[in-house]
Amino acid sequence: MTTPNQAALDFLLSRRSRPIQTLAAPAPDREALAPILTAALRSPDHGKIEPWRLMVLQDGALTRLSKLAETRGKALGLEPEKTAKGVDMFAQTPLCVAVIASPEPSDKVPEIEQILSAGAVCTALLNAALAAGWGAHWLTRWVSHDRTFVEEGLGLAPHEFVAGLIHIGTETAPPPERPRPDPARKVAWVGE
Ligand SMILES: Cc1cc2nc3c(=O)[nH]c(=O)nc-3n(C[C@H](O)[C@H](O)[C@H](O)COP(=O)(O)O)c2cc1C
Repeated sequence: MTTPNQAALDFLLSRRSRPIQTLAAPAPDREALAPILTAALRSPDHGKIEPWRLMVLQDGALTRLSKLAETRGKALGLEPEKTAKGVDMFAQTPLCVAVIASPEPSDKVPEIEQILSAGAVCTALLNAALAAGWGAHWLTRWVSHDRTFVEEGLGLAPHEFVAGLIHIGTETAPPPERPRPDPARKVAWVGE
């Protein structure tokens, strides 16, 4: 056994997201974000395909995307409250990192495994941001599933999709604890 990293384990046992409504400026700058992004890219990836990419959305890009969400919400005939959810996630975030799943044809690695790897990147990005002392929240909302929005707004290719929009900023209020799964209910110990 290698030397235990108790601090890392304690972090994982207590980690929790910070809702986007509680995030404010400042967001991490390039220097502060660099190790967080590097940690995210150090995620399990069968076959070293790297079937994902990241886009750091800030400033004018966030304004542009909030306007596009407004236009798309109206064009789709969404309820105003639902449209606002799409608008606000860009208008009211300090910074957002889009994790784009970009699976490639492979004889060796099934597409589902490449998609799971993109999810692992989202989790690692979220946890790295939290570990660095930032507030962070993984959202998708309807914008992530609207092809027009992701292709026009984020430039996604037809085979790509948004795995997560990870919002990162400064925490303004601690979130309430969320009920967590009981391991006794979710874990089966199989001896034979
Ligand atoms: C793929 C994915 C998409 C999610 N999208 C949303 C979303 O659009 N809106 C939302 O309220 N929570 C969403 N969540 C849930 C939150 O990110 C998160 O699970 C919840 O706030 C608790 O997080 P924590 O366990 O880090 O505290 C999503 C989670 C995942 C895994």
